[in-house]
Amino acid sequence: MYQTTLSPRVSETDGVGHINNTTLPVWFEAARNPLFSLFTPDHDFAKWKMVIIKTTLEFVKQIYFGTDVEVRVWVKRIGNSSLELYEELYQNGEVCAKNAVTYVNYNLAEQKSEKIPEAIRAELEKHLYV
Ligand SMILES: CC(C)(COP(=O)(O)OP(=O)(O)OC[C@H]1O[C@@H](n2cnc3c(N)ncnc32)[C@H](O)[C@@H]1OP(=O)(O)O)[C@@H](O)C(=O)NCCC(=O)NCCSC(=O)c1cc(O)c2ccccc2c1O
Repeated sequence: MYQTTLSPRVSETDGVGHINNTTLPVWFEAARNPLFSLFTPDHDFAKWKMVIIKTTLEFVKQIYFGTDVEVRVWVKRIGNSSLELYEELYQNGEVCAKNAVTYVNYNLAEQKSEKIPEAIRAELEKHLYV
């Protein structure tokens, strides 16, 4: 499991007093930085590999400014070129959001999906959801 702690910003709070729904995809993406580094270690966008293809976000409880949140990311399934992640966001020890997301290992220069390399696959297997 990959784990990231984030501090909600005042500007992420909406007129109703809770963290706005549009913020959550950004927080979940931030928690995927170790995975982006795995696929593109030098962060060169010309060689970027991870392209998002599908996401399903569940809002379980409201989230508020003033208390850090923790995002946990597991690898749910490693396909040929695709990768499914399962993610949970916690505040005060309670799960507030769940997200499932699929990425494709995509060669943007050649515009084609590519098999996930064995070395990356081995690293991903250490973070499988059980
Ligand atoms: C990504 C696509 C090109 C895939 O097209 P296609 O389906 O034709 O490809 P394949 O047949 O080869 O399938 C590959 C792989 O994907 C699985 N798959 C296909 N469809 C789905 C689906 N609906 N749900 C789940 N999985 C699916 C399929 O089974 C194959 O899996 P295997 O494991 O069996 O190989 C095409 O779909 C496409 O172009 N989609 C649009 C993608 C897009 O525009 N995404 C949003 C923009 S990208 C983005 O937001 C982004 C994020 C970043 O973090 C960036 C960081 C840095 C730079 C850029 C970034 C960026 O642009």
